[in-house]
Amino acid sequence: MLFSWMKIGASGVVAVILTLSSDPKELKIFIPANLTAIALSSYAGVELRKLQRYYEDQERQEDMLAAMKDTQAEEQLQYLTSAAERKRLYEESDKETERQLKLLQQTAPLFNEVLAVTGQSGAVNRMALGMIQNGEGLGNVLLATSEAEMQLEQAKLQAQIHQRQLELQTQQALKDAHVEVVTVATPSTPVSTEPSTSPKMEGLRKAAKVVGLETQCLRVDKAPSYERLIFSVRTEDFNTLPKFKAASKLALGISEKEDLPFYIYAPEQIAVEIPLKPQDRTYYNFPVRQWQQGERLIVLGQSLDGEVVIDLASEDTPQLLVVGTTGSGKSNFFRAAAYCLLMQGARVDVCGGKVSDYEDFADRFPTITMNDMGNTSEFVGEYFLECVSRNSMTKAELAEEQPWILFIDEYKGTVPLDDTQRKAYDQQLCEVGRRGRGLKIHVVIGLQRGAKRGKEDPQGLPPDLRDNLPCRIAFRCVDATSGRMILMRRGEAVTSLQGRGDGIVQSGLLDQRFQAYKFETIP
Ligand SMILES: Nc1ncnc2c1ncn2[C@@H]1O[C@H](COP(=O)(O)OP(=O)(O)OP(=O)(O)O)[C@@H](O)[C@H]1O
Repeated sequence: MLFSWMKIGASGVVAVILTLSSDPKELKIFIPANLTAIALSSYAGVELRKLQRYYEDQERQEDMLAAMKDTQAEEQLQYLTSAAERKRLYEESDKETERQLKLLQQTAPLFNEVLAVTGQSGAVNRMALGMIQNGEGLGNVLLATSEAEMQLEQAKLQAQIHQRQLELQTQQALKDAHVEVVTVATPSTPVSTEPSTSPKMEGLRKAAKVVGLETQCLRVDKAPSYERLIFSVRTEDFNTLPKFKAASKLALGISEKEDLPFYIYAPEQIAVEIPLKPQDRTYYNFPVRQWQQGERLIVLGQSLDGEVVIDLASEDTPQLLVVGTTGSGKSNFFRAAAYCLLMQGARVDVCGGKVSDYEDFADRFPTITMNDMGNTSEFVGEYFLECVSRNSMTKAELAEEQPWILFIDEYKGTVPLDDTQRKAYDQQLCEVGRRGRGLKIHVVIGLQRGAKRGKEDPQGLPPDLRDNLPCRIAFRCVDATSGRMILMRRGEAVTSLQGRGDGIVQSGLLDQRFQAYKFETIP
């Protein structure tokens, strides 16, 4: 390369010297010196062009080499990456195998436990084994197996019930006479028994075991419409209690729509209320009793703690809100309550509901009025004015006044649809609820279901009015929403009530499930 540059340089220099040495006065091209200079510079130019090509080739070669290097490096990198990935996957699968082995070792004894709990059901065992081998968490395995087992049990139970129903139908067909289903008993103290083994208790024990709870049934209390089972429970994880409840519902065959009341009964003790079959329930006739004039007692019925009585004169229970679907025993309660208050000398005005329900009252009690739903606003107005009037009385004057009680059954139907009338109705009724308590003026409002006042339901119950009705009674409701709206605690329990007078009363500290007295003919 150096030789080429030297050749170009020498030819160039000689060409320049020859050009400079020419005589400016005699400028002729075709003299030997000029021709030589031109030839030399042409030669230098050709050589320069060659060199340029040479360098361009060199550059191209270098670029190609660099590109080749890059490609190779990329391929190498890819190879190395995939090798590393393969290694990682192998390591992970090794770890997974190791984990599975460890899990199997750890769960083998527990799987035995699952087998012991789930019994000899091949399908359930296979499911549990499959889940354990797939690395499913033990808690999930236990829950899934328990659910599967419960479903099997439930199916068996339903088959038994079906069988029994068929037997009963056959027996019934053989009988000519109509059999009265309701058993009416005289009030008695509820029975507490030592726990014996029953299918219910067995089911609950199994449910507790499945969710990993240590329990023991301490006592069974027999209430008129349900059995209350008291369990000792030792757990530090309170999340297991809802699981225990869900598993127990499955074990007892209680549907999703119905509640199974579970609540804390004492430290480390829970109570479960299991409904009795209709034929095992106890019903009570309304008792004959001595009444004191001037008192304002409503005798409700029997509970596990004895007779339940509401005193309208008490701070906690001056105004009542009652809810219950058809057949729950709400009308029976209204009749019984009217009777109690009339026997103590009160004035009772019945609005809404079935006026014919009180036909037998008219002859016996002069202080009762039975009114069409449409007249309710007039009575509300009259009660409101009476509140205004009694408000200015002295204590001594007030003591002389007769208690007034306004019954509004089927409240929704009594609310005016016209905006102005409804406003006045709401305001006055709310005031009667609020001020009446100290003035011997009371309201008892009945609803089929708890419906909140809103744009879409202008006849629903306004919150202000509800707040002024502090004593709540719930009979059976089909949806838990009604219960939550009416009761102050455990509202969903309304779906566990069995109808025909099975109710819950709440107010202040009072919270009792009771069986209402059956009120047929006036005693
Ligand atoms: N405390 C009770 N003890 C026994 N049976 C009862 C009791 N209360 C109600 N029943 C029975 O339950 C049925 C329904 O009662 P009731 O008419 O009071 O219910 P309701 O909720 O008002 O229903 P409806 O709105 O259809 O009148 C009746 O056959 C009644 O005899």
